[in-house]
Amino acid sequence: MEAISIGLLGLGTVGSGVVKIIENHQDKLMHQVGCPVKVKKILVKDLNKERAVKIDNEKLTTDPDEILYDPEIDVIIEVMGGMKETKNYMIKALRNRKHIVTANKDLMAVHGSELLTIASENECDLFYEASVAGGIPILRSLVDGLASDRITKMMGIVNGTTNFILTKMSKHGSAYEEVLKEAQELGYAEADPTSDVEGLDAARKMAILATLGFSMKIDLDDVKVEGITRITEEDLRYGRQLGYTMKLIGIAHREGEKVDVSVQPTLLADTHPLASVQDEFNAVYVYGEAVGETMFYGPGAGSLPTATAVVSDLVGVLKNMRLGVTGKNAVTPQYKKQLKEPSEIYSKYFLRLHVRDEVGVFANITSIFSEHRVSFEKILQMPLKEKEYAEIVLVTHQASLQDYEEILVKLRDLQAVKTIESSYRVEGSANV
Ligand SMILES: NC(=O)C1=CN([C@@H]2O[C@H](COP(=O)(O)OP(=O)(O)OC[C@H]3O[C@@H](n4cnc5c(N)ncnc54)[C@H](OP(=O)(O)O)[C@@H]3O)[C@@H](O)[C@H]2O)C=CC1
Ligand SMILES: N[C@@H](CC=O)C(=O)O
Ligand code: NA
Repeated sequence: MEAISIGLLGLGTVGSGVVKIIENHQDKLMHQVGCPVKVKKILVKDLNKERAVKIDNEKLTTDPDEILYDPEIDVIIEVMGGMKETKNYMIKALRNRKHIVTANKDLMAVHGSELLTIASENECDLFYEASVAGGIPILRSLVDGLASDRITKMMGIVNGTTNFILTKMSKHGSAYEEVLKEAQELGYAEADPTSDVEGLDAARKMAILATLGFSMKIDLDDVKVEGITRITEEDLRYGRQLGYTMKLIGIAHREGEKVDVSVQPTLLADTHPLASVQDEFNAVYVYGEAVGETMFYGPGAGSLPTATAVVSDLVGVLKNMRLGVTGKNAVTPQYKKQLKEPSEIYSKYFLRLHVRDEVGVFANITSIFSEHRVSFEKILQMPLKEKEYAEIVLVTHQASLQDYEEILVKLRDLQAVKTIESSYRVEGSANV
């Protein structure tokens, strides 16, 4: 039986995992797709670089056209990352009737619908399971496993690097810079880790999840984003003291026809199942009207876990080729996008303030919250080293984003408030 030839764009962390899985699981692939699968050519930047996998040097090239225009190559695996140049390669490949498997969330979050349209016009498959939550088959679960349900909420830890950093900082008191370096060395971080730590990588994944889960085209700009760079040791300590764990959480919520999508550092009640997701692991909670609660857990980054999702997508393409149904799988969004107003988005909040330690200040602060009908779940007041100031830490009950933002403005205007040290979303109720 003739082998299927594939081309790879990229041979870094994920690409080398893909080569290893294709080589080591050849018998499984043969069994599933009925023929051998071979990697014919691989695009790299540097031909002389040492590789994490043994590879015949003749297979490497720096000329993309050797892959994009090779008539023997049926499927291209894009694991090089990047945007503009990569998008052009993908469009060329699709127009040359080559199916694509990609791990590139940057591209899929921004240009996914355009690329999927070009793919279906050319009767090609374009699969991207590895782009969200690495090795967890979450996209397939939303599109196939939960196809009959109406999804109302998705909540998850979808960035391995930041979860790794927050775990090490919270559990071992490690320094931020040191752990970020470790995450880079382990291959979890993006080429530019700013997108991990500033929450953009997670926002891209939430845009993809929301688009598929709600069948509504959610753009990256629709996702409210905040990263982990402003989290301090004090915040982690207070969080622990109050029974919470700090996580970078993505939430996509639908109420009626309206949705909101956000990625923010969040204090999760220690009892919440997502609070125990450690290191580079990811987890996504999916709530469906009929199914109820489901949770998907697994490695969100790293070479072999991510490559597993890529090669499983490859198997999907090869099965579709055999059945002659390529390019027929993509489902276009069913609903028109409707985003919630800030007055319709509700959460609990943690707030840490430095205030003048004077009679009446506490009452002034609480009255601002009362004006907006926001009450407190917890309040602590502690003396500070500077004797004339005190630290107030509070957790509110549910408040609308609009009320909370107006409260923050009023607090900033209050003379007795020296600084708003930090403010985080809170999920769940702590037992402490
Ligand atoms: N790492 C992870 O855990 C995960 C990564 N992803 C996504 O997978 C993709 C790849 O990530 P990863 O493997 O970590 O990245 P790496 O930086 O480890 O690898 C990138 C590879 O692409 C090659 N490359 C990059 N730019 C070019 C170019 N302009 N021309 C030719 N070759 C190029 C590099 O060549 P050379 O080796 O010669 O420098 C390298 O082999 C990204 O989109 C990433 O977001 C998705 C899920 C998890
Ligand atoms: N940098 C990403 C890699 C996987 O998508 C992460 O840390 O999750
Ligand atoms: Na996945």
